[in-house]
Amino acid sequence: MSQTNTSHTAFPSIAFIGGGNMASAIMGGLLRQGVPASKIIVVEPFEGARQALQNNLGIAALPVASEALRRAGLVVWAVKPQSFKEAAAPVADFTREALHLSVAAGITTDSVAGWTGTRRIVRAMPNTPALVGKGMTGLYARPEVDAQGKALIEAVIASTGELSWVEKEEQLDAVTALSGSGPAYVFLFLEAMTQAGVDMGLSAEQSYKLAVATFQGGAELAARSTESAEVLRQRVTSKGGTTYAAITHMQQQKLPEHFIEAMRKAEARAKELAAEFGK
Ligand SMILES: NC(=O)C1=CN([C@@H]2O[C@H](COP(=O)(O)OP(=O)(O)OC[C@H]3O[C@@H](n4cnc5c(N)ncnc54)[C@H](O)[C@@H]3O)[C@@H](O)[C@H]2O)C=CC1
Ligand SMILES: O=C(O)[C@@H]1CCC=N1
Repeated sequence: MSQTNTSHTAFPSIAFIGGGNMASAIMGGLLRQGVPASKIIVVEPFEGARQALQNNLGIAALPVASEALRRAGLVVWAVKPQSFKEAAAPVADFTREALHLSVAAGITTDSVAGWTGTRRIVRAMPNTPALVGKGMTGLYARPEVDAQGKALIEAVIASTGELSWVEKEEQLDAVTALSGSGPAYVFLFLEAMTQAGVDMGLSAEQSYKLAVATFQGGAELAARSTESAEVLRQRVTSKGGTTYAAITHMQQQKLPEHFIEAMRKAEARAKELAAEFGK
């Protein structure tokens, strides 16, 4: 992964099309990095979302596309895959000279190129921990994006956490299934672990605290260790002990296999979204 040398003073104006969760996470990262709100333009048709942007980030969003978008050197597409084509129609004429960054799940850069009239496109798959600067974003750049363009994208995304480039665009569907949707898997496990703690006599509050700290600690240990996850797991699992009882049950129930199958469903859905909403 290359390091970026783009300081925030070198940032162009950045337009966000869609001002919901993911756009807010990226805007929050930019503001934390010292990018002035005056460099951020947002098109957001939903009044409630515009109010939230004003209240939470101090950013005044436009309800519809306007000439103001011509200022943008970078356009970030943060609308749902279902709304992308419709959102692009009124914006495209103002943004043909800009670099484009799409975070929409599934939607290919060929589709984005067709709707925006430019091929300078990077496609990204971020995740919601970006809200707290702990995001993980997979990125794919079309060949038309030069090194300077990639450095700018890295600087924007680095404000939300870590990033990793993929060589083939289709690999972003795997990134989507893994780290894009992944926080939801973590939260599902947190819910189940918390429920089990309550069933065994702990309070919901204490049980949740234990579960969250266990995820944080386990992830930090894995990140800092040179050992594989398998070895780290074996170190917790004394033969005939408590962990052994739990893990053996999970393996007998084919939990890992089911989990892998579930992630393949997410990957397949990313491809379906492209087919359904990319035309
Ligand atoms: N939430 C997540 O965990 C992740 C989401 N994504 C992708 O990010 C994109 C946005 O997702 P969220 O931020 O979660 O959704 P969201 O619903 O919070 O935000 C989308 C925003 O777009 C606005 N919008 C609708 N039509 C529009 C139009 N014609 N022009 C401009 N804005 C319009 C909506 O009012 C809404 O505020 C999606 O494509 C999703 O696939 C990617 C990675 C993770
Ligand atoms: O569920 C979704 O479609 C989006 C993409 C990854 C996370 N949320």
